[in-house]
Amino acid sequence: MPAAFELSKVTVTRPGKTLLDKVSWTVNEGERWVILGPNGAGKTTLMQVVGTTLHPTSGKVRVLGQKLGRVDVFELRTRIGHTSTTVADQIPPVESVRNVVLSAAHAVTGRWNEKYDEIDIRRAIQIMGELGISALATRTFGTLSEGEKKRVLIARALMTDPELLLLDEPAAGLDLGAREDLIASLEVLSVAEDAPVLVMVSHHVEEIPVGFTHVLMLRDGLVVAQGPIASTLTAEALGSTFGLRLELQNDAGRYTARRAAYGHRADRGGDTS
Ligand SMILES: Nc1ncnc2c1ncn2[C@@H]1O[C@H](COP(=O)(O)OP(=O)(O)OP(=O)(O)O)[C@@H](O)[C@H]1O
Repeated sequence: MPAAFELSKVTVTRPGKTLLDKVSWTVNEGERWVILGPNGAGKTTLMQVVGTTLHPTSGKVRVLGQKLGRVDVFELRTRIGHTSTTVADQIPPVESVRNVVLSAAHAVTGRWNEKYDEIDIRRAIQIMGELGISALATRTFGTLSEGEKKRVLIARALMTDPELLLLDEPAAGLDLGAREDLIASLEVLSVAEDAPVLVMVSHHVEEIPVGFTHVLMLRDGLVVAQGPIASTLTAEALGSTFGLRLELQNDAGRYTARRAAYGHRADRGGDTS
């Protein structure tokens, strides 16, 4: 089975700062990854490299079988769904939800004079139904709550039936109910027969949907640990990533973490009891 994407010693530098430091990472078909790390760790930068919107300073990148630097990235990007605050900021607030979703078919953020086929319109209606946002179709994007916006962005990212779906902090700013609804949607999506390869960025282990298979932990542009979630997501690795001693619990696939009590050993990661 070919890799969905492969990064080899990817480094991204800016004047006076290394954003990513020799990151090597392979994601295969059928995998669902969560990227964990503190503020400024380089998570969004990593998503931009995989999403082909940022070219690394050095290293090799191959996405969906195409080598970056030798391929028309605009065509490649139509095979990748990417949600982030940057994408949200590009959407005109006066655009209707229906058009925000539909316009992904032309890789534009607002509807202008593009012509849409019946199949595109049907697909937009179907995706809005799956994400539970059909009732919002005629509302303007700028009037939506944060939770509603996140769902619209995911619907938009799914519009082109991507092979790879990158979700950069999809649960940020959501209340408990909206977060749980979003996690439930991701759990359903992740087990669908034609599910794309999923990569989700988060600050919180509580946001990891059940069924996610792998984790990559990042700190200061360096990979702290990566691999299958059951063996890699330990209190020790998470503590090293966030710079504090942690206790980690796993209850039927949902994780919780908190600072370790004084004198408590922070070694209960992967505990499924
Ligand atoms: N053009 C730039 N020049 C200098 N530093 C930059 C530039 N772009 C990003 N950075 C820095 O690179 C680091 C990594 O940024 P990035 O947005 O990838 O982190 P992140 O892990 O997504 O953070 P957060 O969780 O806060 O969103 C941050 O310290 C950021 O300030």
